[in-house]
Amino acid sequence: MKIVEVAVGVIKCDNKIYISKRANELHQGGKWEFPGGKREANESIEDALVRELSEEIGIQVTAQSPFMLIEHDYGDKKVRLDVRLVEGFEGKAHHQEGQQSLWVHISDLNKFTFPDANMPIINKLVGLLQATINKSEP
Ligand SMILES: Nc1nc2c([nH]c(=O)n2[C@@H]2O[C@H](COP(=O)(O)OP(=O)(O)OP(=O)(O)O)[C@@H](O)[C@H]2O)c(=O)[nH]1
Ligand SMILES: [Mg+2]
Repeated sequence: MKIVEVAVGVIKCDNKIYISKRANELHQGGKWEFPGGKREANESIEDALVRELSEEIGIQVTAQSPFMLIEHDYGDKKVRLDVRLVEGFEGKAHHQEGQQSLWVHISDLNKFTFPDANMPIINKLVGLLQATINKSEP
């Protein structure tokens, strides 16, 4: 089975992350996701992320860095998520028509249902937040 390469953006502002709900008819529909999409031929993963976030939520990414690489087999589909941390962007993130989106504090991310492949992303974000809290405590 061909592996689908996906650019995924963890858009972070203070300790909040922007998430969107996938339309019901899509693969893994009805679950929450980090915005992003499939890399096109002849496109770098950075360019794919810039394009997807512009198309999907109307922001212009100005700062992105690698966060983690995840390979997951859903049985009906194999994906490679190239997850990138977005800490700089211009414009105001807005959802597409008919799609819900929101800024969620990292400590509340576990209240939402994400595709199975996303678990390591949530765990890493929660771990990083905990490490910052521990450092700031006397
Ligand atoms: N965008 C996104 N896709 C994810 C996440 N987690 C995850 O398993 N995926 C999977 O990655 C695959 C590609 O994502 P996508 O459907 O957003 O691709 P796309 O925007 O190019 O859409 P299209 O080609 O259907 O128009 C889907 O099979 C989806 O289930 C996530 O957090 N964000
Ligand atoms: Mg998409």
